[in-house]
Amino acid sequence: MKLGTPLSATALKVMLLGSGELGKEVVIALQRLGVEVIAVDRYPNAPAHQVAHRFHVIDMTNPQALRALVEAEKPDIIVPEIEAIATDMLVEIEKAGLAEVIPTARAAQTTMNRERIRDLAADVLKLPTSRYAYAHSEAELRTHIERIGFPCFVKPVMSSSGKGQSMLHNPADIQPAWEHAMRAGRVSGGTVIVEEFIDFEFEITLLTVRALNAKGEIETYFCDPIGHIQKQGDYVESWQPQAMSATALKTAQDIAYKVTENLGGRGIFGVELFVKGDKVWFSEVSPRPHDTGMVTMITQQQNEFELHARALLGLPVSTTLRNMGASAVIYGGYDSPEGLIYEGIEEALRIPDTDLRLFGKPEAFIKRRMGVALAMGKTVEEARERAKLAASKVRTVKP
Ligand SMILES: Nc1ncnc2c1ncn2[C@@H]1O[C@H](COP(=O)(O)OP(=O)(O)OP(=O)(O)O)[C@@H](O)[C@H]1O
Ligand SMILES: NCC(=O)N[C@@H]1O[C@H](COP(=O)([O-])[O-])[C@@H](O)[C@H]1O
Ligand SMILES: [Mg+2]
Repeated sequence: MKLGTPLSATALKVMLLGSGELGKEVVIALQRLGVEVIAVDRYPNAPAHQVAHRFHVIDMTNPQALRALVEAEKPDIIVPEIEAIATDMLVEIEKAGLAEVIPTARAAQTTMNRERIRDLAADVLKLPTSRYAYAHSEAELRTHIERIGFPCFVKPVMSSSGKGQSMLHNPADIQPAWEHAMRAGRVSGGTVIVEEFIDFEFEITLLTVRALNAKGEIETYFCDPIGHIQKQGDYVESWQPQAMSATALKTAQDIAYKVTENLGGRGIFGVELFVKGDKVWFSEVSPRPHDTGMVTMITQQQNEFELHARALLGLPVSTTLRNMGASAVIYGGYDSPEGLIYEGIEEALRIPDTDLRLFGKPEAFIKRRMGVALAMGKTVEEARERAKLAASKVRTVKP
């Protein structure tokens, strides 16, 4: 891939679809290599908008709006940053040769819908997963749960960051779970997945990179496993490396290899896995940087965003871990359409070997992720304590 000069006829142009905190770091990595970046989201002044060459605000789930923007901007490469995109149109765009989609349009299309990725993982690739079923009504959900049992999880087939997800303990939970899923489902559709509860010891994200090697062939590289804690389906803490048995690690890498190879293309993937002893279950995969992978901003020589940028440009990658580290999420704490003021930053950064990212989201919600604290440590435990302490020092204030 030829790199040129941004804002000139020789520019290599990348269009980011979704401009949150993850995209912001991808943009910074691409900017450093002199790539021209166009950031797109559904609202203005999104985090990645603030660091791109220019930005657009469109409804990315609207296929016509998406196509029109691609035809106007003529990017060489499209990088999906969220799931809620008109992915059928991405397939058309890729087929028409308008732009290359990272990692592939089919990967974006398959992973956007839990039904497609679960069928691929369990039925086609025969990977171990929780038992599951799809329901299109509350009555159907009830019938499936009789077989799957309690506890179980119900999730809209189109949702992320835990939105619309419930853990069910008894029959009285079914109706509220169905209603919660219907209210929060990202794109209307009315389908839920019910999953058996996996009583895992810990869960990991295995960042997996498909990038060109010295022979010009696609090779698969693995980062050290990232352990994390989720609350109500949303990540609150992550660390790297997560200790695990050699057998479990090998199984995890085999699973990640199979699913990413099937999805194809170049780029980073966040493969989510549940682990108990030597046993590993596939949960889901993001064909893009992963929120729990923000920890790599303080642990790896090349963080997950740099890895994505390099891989998509066809450049060499290294997944070397530099040191142990952890991340802890900073929530808005308030609903504030005017954004927030952040206090206590000095205190946070006085904690040894810590760093901070404030995403600059223009509007805050109580449970919106607004920043993340990062920390190194001699052990993972030390890093986790430091990251949590640093995050707790940051006080959000309504302007
Ligand atoms: N079958 C299950 N058994 C046990 N825990 C589960 C199961 N499904 C989900 N969870 C828990 O809920 C979390 C969120 O689930 P999942 O990853 O499917 O949701 P999501 O909305 O796609 O989240 P994100 O977009 O942040 O990855 C998991 O990381 C895990 O902690
Ligand atoms: N689990 C997926 C994930 O973390 N995605 C990240 O959150 C942003 C949306 O944030 P918002 O909901 O605050 O707008 C997305 O744009 C992406 O960066
Ligand atoms: Mg997940």
